[in-house]
Amino acid sequence: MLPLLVSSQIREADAYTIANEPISSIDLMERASKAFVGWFVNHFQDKEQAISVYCGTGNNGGDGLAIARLLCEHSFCNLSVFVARFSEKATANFQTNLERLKAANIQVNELTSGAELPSETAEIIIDALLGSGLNKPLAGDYKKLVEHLNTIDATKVAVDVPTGFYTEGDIPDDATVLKADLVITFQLPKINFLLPESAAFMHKCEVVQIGLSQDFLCQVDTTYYYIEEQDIRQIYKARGRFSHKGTYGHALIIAGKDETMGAALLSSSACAHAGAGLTTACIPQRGLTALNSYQPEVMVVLRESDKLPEVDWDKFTTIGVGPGIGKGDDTLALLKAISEKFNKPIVVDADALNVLAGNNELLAKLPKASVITPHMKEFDRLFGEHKNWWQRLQTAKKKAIELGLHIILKNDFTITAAPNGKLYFNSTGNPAMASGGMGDVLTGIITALLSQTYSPLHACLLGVYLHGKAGDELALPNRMQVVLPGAIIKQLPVTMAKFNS
Ligand SMILES: NC(=O)C1=CN([C@@H]2O[C@H](COP(=O)(O)OP(=O)(O)OC[C@H]3O[C@@H](n4cnc5c(N)ncnc54)[C@H](O)[C@@H]3O)[C@@H](O)[C@H]2O)[C@@H](O)CC1
Ligand SMILES: [K+]
Repeated sequence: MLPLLVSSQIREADAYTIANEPISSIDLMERASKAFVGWFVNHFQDKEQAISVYCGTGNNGGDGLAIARLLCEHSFCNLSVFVARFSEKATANFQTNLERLKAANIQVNELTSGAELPSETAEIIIDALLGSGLNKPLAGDYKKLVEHLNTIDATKVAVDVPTGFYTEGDIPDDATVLKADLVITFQLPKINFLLPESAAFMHKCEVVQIGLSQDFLCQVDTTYYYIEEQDIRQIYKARGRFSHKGTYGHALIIAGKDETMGAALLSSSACAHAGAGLTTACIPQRGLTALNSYQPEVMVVLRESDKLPEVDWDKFTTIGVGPGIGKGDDTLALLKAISEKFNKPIVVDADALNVLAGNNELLAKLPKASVITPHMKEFDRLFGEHKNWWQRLQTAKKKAIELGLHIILKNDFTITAAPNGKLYFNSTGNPAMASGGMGDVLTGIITALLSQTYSPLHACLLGVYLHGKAGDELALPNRMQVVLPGAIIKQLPVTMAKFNS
């Protein structure tokens, strides 16, 4: 899995690569710039377009100068290059690339103050002012220049990081940041790119490889990982010959009330489709006809609102509890019963989480290594208000360790916080999946995977990935704006089939 690094570790990765490949620092910059230009020329093919490249005087600026030279070599000759000379400091690689640019007869315009900014008519602006070296909010001349660029109606492409954007940590509410249409970033997505606060500053992000040392990336000590298809292939277990329904466990889904039976139908149907050997739904009597019609494969234990259902707990491999179950005392009683009588990992979602929020002591009593699947509001109800997603990540890590739970924090890049203190970002899913019932499906899938004896961590990573992947397979080829949970359920076996090879 891809480690995600904070900026100090990115600098270490650069330095390690330079020392051990070995490669000179200026050649690594040339490689990064070529990777940027390689992507750029494939996607922006009109060589007559006016392009302005804005460069700082650090290594991000050095990249910008190299990119300008390389674009000229690719016959993009309608180029203007600006250097923001707002301080005396300049890196050696910046200086070398400035000389190379001048040797190539490309004119460079120096900006010495934010008060005198060029009127800009370029169709594309390349932002190479500041990158991962940002260490304070933009102020003074830099702030003025970025504010000015933000008013210009051009396609803005940021080199590595939009100027002013913090790659990790809190982003101040009033931060001035270049609003990029596209970020072409080097080697790894930056952690804050995967959090919702980035949406205001980048429309799209592409990662290009610059050959940072794999040895370094394999051994680096990080909290953050990005899960890709190759990781899922390693986790996924194809079914063996001579296996039978008993091999894949018996899952119990406790869900639904009279008026919210849909949640029970979706979660238990998803559980059956994701491969539980047997699925039983614990539902109210009035949902029975609906369940039998919607998914006859699912068995039933009936539940009355004022007393605990008669469940033979030992019969089940795992439990998924919460979708549409209501926030009443009966849910609290059920959660207490589960924590006393069941000791294998379970999945807790939706209303059950809201009940836990009012009875925090029960969280610690859930079966060890269980999975909770809050969305942002449920997460804040459980663990307190957070002012941003970076803070939420830190709480998720702390609570996962403290409670010995897996916390799936649902989002665009859904995050699994594990009791080992690591945070895993999922890479599938799309906005067409933003609709009610989608979480119920996820609960069903993860319950099914636990039932098939995946470890809780693998059940989380695989479940979240498959859920998003099914949505991508349905929505992306057809540019669909909406994919309903029921469609995801039907797609699941198709999505899983692709991992059998
Ligand atoms: N060999 C390397 O280290 C490589 C670096 N690369 C590029 O280098 C970039 C990082 O370069 P640098 O570390 O030189 O940093 P930047 O170029 O991002 O920033 C330059 C300097 O600006 C100053 N600064 C920080 N915040 C500021 C602010 N708010 N206002 C004004 N000045 C500020 C800092 O002193 C910083 O070192 C990456 O984003 C990437 O583009 C790539 O070329 C790949 C290889
Ligand atoms: K930049």
